[in-house]
Order: sequence, then C-alpha cells, then structure tokens
Amino acid sequence: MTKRNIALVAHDNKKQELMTWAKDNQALFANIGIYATGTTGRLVEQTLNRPVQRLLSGPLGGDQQIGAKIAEGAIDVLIFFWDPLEPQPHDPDIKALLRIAALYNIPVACNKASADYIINSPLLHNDYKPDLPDFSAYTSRQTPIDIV
Ligand SMILES: O=C(CO)COP(=O)(O)O
Repeated sequence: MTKRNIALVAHDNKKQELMTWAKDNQALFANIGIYATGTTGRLVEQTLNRPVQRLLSGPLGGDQQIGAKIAEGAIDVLIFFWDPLEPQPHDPDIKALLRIAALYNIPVACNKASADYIINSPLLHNDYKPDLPDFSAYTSRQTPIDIV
C-alpha cells in the first residue's frame, strides 16, 4: 500500500485537544508519516514518542510550508485544529493553507469530530487516492502578456 502522510497542526488553545486525539488514535498512525508545524510537531513527538517532520512554527511560515508540501503532493490529509475564538497574527497564512488544501482536493479536518471521521475512514487505509484537479487551463500561458 502507498505510504500516507498526514499533517497535524493546532493553534495554542487547541493543542491539548489535538494531543489527546493523537494519543487516542496512535495505533492508526503507526504506518502513516507525520508532518507538523513547529510547536505542534514538538508536542506530537513527545506525545506519540516518534519522529515527526517538523517545519517552522505557524506564525514564522510553518502554515505556508505545509501548504507547499500539499502542492508538491507530499501530504495526503490535513488535520488542522484552528482556533475559532481567537484572532491569529498570521491569519493570511492560515487562509492560504486552507485554500491550497481545498485546491488540491485533500481531506481536511478542523475539529475532533471531522478528524475522527477521516482517521477511521477505510479510504485512508487502502489505496484510494483522491483525483488531482485538472490544472491544465491554468498552467503557464501560451501567449505572451503585453506589458505597456
Ligand atoms: O500557528 C499554527 C498554525 O496556524 C501552528 O503553529 P505551531 O505548531 O508552531 O504552534
């Protein structure tokens, strides 16, 4: 079976909830690679006692790095417990990450209920791969752009 990679991200007020969820589902992660933003990743490593591909902290560019990995096809699922009650300084980056996840047609969970659905989905544990959208109409322009 193709190896899956999951991205785990949580805002500060949601980190405890994500760690509890990750611990509760530890067995289901056994054969899945984990990417995470900096602080979330450190906590996941401690909680699950396993290595994680840690990127930068979210406010320092970590959300954008996760987004870039999704665009490269390296991440299959995004579990992002974002905080609906507190403004974040890097809100544009968060929005960009959610946009990229939608664009590349990967499953996204924003809370425990949706994360439970995804992690228990048989689709995650077999060879199912969502279709990649057809971007051919958007790839490099065939005609030069006139700049006046
Ligand atoms: O801010 C984040 C996501 O937007 C998460 O970053 P940290 O995991 O470094 O706290």
